[in-house]
Amino acid sequence: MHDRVWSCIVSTPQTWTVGVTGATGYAGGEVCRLLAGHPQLRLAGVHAASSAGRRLGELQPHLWPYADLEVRPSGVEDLAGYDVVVLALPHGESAAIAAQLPADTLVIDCGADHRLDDPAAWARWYGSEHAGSWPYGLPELPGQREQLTGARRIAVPGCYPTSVTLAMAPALAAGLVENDVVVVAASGTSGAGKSAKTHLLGSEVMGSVSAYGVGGVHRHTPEMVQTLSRAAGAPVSVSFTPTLVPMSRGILATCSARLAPGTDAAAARAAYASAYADEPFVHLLPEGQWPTTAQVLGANTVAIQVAVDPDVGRLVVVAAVDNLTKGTGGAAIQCANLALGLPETTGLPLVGVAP
Ligand SMILES: NC(=O)C1=CN([C@@H]2O[C@H](COP(=O)(O)OP(=O)(O)OC[C@H]3O[C@@H](n4cnc5c(N)ncnc54)[C@H](OP(=O)(O)O)[C@@H]3O)[C@@H](O)[C@H]2O)C=CC1
Ligand SMILES: CC(=O)N[C@@H](CCC(=O)OP(=O)(O)O)C(=O)O
Repeated sequence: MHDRVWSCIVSTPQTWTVGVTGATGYAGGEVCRLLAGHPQLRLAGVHAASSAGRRLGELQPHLWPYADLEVRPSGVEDLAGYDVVVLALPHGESAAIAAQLPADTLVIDCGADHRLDDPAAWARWYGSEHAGSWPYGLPELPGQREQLTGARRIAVPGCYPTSVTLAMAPALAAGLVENDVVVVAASGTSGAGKSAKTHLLGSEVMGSVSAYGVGGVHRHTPEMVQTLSRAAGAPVSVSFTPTLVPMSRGILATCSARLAPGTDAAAARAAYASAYADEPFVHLLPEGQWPTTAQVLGANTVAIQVAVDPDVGRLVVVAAVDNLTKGTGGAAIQCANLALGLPETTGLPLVGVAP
């Protein structure tokens, strides 16, 4: 009998129940997709707002293992009882719900509500009262993994800030560039969410690339300023221009900054190789290869390449992420793994589906 009990204890890994609210949307749907392959996190309930009462299979047909789950409302009483709650809601909707969940529930917010440290920055960019900041869910930032281990509240980064921070943090931390970063990033349309928007109609998007949020007005700018200033240990300014491209998933961020005196290509490459040597989800590509969004599709990875342009004295870094995977849903699972003491890569795809 003792043997049987013991073998049960050693062979049955612990599991945690997860409730996902916003499961009918793109980010929440990606969390559910990844949970389907996770050995220790079990999707136990799905929640939303206007979709409540319907079956998940009607709204997210690709999530067939969960097709029969009924979508439930997102009140605090509906979300009680899970070990982990993932909030994948429009920004401004998470904070009130999160504030009422038990302190020992692991709450992971894919929205923006708890990302910014500075209440004034929040008020300026989001126009509402700051709900307070939570540990920022980008474990690859120096010192951040320790903050996430065992945490019970985690703010998942925005999709653009993930790509840009991972692209520029090593150069800024090593003092290879001046603290003034220029970014032009291309995003697929899923970054804008599932609800229909005029500028996302097929006829508007197909066969055309367009800029938007030009002139320092995109709300991801303060988030990039926060992460990159932290990496540099000094204020960093960011000029950010997002563009919309006719594809569903993916972000390709092209970032550049003026070289600090003495920085050459070898020093730049060495800094990135050293920064990411032990990072399972960051792939510094072999010299001569450039990131594509296809190679990270569906994977919780970022592909990075770095070059020095000696004629203009600038460092150029290109990074590709899948906005729904490493850009949100995968990052949410990566953070949950850390918070729960699981190996960080558990249940997460490391290989994309290119072409
Ligand atoms: N799309 C992306 O690439 C990324 C998204 N994020 C963040 O993830 C969050 C969700 O984005 P995304 O999935 O794109 O958006 P979607 O529009 O695709 O989905 C929104 C979801 O939230 C639900 N919802 C809306 N209002 C409420 C409410 N008041 N209470 C409960 N549920 C509500 C919707 O349910 P219903 O079906 O009932 O309307 C739907 O499930 C946002 O904060 C976004 O910023 C972060 C990084 C990347
Ligand atoms: C293409 C597109 O519209 N992208 C969105 C990205 C928003 C996002 O997903 O980020 P949050 O998590 O901060 O909402 C945008 O530019 O607003």
